[in-house]
Amino acid sequence: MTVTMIKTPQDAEDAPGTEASSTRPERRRARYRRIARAALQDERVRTAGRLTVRHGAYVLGGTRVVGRRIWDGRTASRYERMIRAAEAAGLLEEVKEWEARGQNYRAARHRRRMELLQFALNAPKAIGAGAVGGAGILLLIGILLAWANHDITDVAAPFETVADLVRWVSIIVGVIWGPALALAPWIGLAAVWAIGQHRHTAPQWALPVSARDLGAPITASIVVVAFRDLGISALRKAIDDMGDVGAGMLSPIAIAGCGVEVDVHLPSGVSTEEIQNKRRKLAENLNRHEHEVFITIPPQPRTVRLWIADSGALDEPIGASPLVLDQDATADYYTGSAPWGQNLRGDAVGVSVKQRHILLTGLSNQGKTAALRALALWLALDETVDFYIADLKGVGDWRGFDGLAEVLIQGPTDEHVAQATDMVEWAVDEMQKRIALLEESGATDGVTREMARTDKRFRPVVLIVDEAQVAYGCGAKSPDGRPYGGSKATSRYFQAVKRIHDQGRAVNVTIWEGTQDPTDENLPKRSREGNHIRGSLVLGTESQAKMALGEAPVDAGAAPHKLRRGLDKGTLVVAGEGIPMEAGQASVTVRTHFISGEDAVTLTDRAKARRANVATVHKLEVVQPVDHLADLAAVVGRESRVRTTEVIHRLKTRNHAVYEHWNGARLKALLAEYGEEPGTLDGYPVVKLESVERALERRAEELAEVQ
Ligand SMILES: Nc1ncnc2c1ncn2[C@@H]1O[C@H](COP(=O)(O)OP(=O)(O)OP(=O)(O)O)[C@@H](O)[C@H]1O
Repeated sequence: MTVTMIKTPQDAEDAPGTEASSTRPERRRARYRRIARAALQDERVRTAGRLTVRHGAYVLGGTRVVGRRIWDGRTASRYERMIRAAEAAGLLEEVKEWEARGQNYRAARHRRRMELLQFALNAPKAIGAGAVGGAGILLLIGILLAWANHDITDVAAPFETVADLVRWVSIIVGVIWGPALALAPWIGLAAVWAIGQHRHTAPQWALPVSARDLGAPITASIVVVAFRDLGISALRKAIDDMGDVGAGMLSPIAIAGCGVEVDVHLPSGVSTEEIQNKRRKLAENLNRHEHEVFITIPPQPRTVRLWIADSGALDEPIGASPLVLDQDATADYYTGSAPWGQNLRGDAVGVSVKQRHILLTGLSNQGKTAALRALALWLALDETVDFYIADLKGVGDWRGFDGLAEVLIQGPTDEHVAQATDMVEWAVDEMQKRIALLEESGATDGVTREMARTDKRFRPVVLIVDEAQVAYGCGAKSPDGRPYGGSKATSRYFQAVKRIHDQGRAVNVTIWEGTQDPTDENLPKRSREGNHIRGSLVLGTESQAKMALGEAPVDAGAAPHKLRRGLDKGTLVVAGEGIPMEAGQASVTVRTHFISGEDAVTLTDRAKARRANVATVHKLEVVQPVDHLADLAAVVGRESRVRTTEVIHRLKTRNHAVYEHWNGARLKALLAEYGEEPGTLDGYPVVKLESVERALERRAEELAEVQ
């Protein structure tokens, strides 16, 4: 099928302006943002930020602790909590004991409340009796004084003394009340701060290093004991039998980023798989959470490599993307690599996307679009690269590419899937043309950097389909009866992607797909495996991880299913080429820099300013599909054999625009789609009538299957 993209006048008008046309307030805002970002990279600013977070968290945490204490003191919630904990631990005796204590507490509280009620009822009488009694005593003292001093006025002396006392007390209270009232909130604040500080209620990364819970430092004996206590009897026995009590199993423990790394050579009878299956137990034996221990398989046989994070270190955010910080950042499709994030050791990770098909998967809302977009934002800085984007979610994540991408389709409907399919099929056609051109040119090293930069016909084409599961799962059919979605031989989207996977790389036509939740329906096996770089954010199960990354990396320790949903947003396990790995390493865990939507627009504006204006096409206009096979049948007619050169000549005469660049290889590729190939006659390649007839029959059968 031939698809022509027509830029409508509407599209041309829609092309957004460049940075040069942005208004003064916008430029000012952009300048402030740049200053803020630069400040964020400054260690002094970060320290100040940490201090602010730490002390704010102390106050909040302390308030929470005090509130909880008050709540616990006034309700039975403490007993309820203990009962639940004992129940969860299966300690029935303790459950009973806490129930009894709770019962006693409630009875005592009831008693106190009743007494208080009774007191309130009796209070007026008691106060009256107290006042009369007190006055009587004062009167008695006054009479005794008057009698002793023979002075009748002394009867009033005790009353005057009490009145003076009350006056003085009220004067003193009056003096200190104001300052005490002003100081009270500060004293309260200091008190809750002190409690928060004592309880270390700030996040680990904001605490002073001395107060961080780094877990016990990882020593050789801790690692050996952790392995010995894994519950693998062969391992325990082997360690017990070792003269050096297991230390010989370990490589030196090396500091690696915010953790340590150690290789453990397993004794005979213990497999690396057994250790991988016990990751949680191993982490707990090492006094870490499961997500803080990574197990990979290095090239050495029967060895596991552990990377053990400092406790809490993985929760500390990584810095902003160098792309955002460095306004002069450049990109080169051939020689550069996209600054994507950091590996677990804290080293910067760059990805070379040159002639690579990419697949990123992950559960919803975990950072898939952001990770895919981060690569495109870098590559957009190379003005020789053309983008063709279909965002099948269509909520504006790729809006910044309007005016930069040649095509930008945004939306989730069948209509959008049809458009995306047309876009990919257009790229298949473009790819075929390039293959023919390359063959004609006699090039010996494929499309070189020089050719890509100087010859427009070889500019890198990057197709991006975000939320590709929408296309694979689409049930709609195109006018010729073929489905857009699915994974059949007639499925248009799948077949087009497959052909680009097969042949696009060499002629600079690549496709990057982002999909949710890989299953066979969402992402056919053949489509998964056609990619050079496969990355996965958190996934639900190991089988999904295998679909996302392939069996081998998961068997070697890649574990996106062990990432924490919601907490490890933007963390990808990546397998394949284009990303630095040690020899034998099957995957790398990358914590990607997050580039927000707003920053993405700043970056695309920057890229647009470096390129010629592009009038992005939002809707492809499909020219009447060309049926290559029918045309072939027509030009062969009833002749049993026609020379290939003659067939091409006839095709060009029939439809010059479509067949202008066709050659023997292209004709061969058409026959191969239906399992046929050209024959030879007297040493010359020919197209046989029987081949054409068989191809027509096969296609009719396939179409009948999907009707
Ligand atoms: N590298 C990152 N670091 C921290 N947070 C991130 C990162 N990437 C994404 N997020 C957070 O995750 C949210 C979702 O990101 P994104 O839209 O890319 O997810 P998604 O997987 O494409 O979602 P969906 O599949 O539902 O479209 C972002 O709004 C952001 O808050």
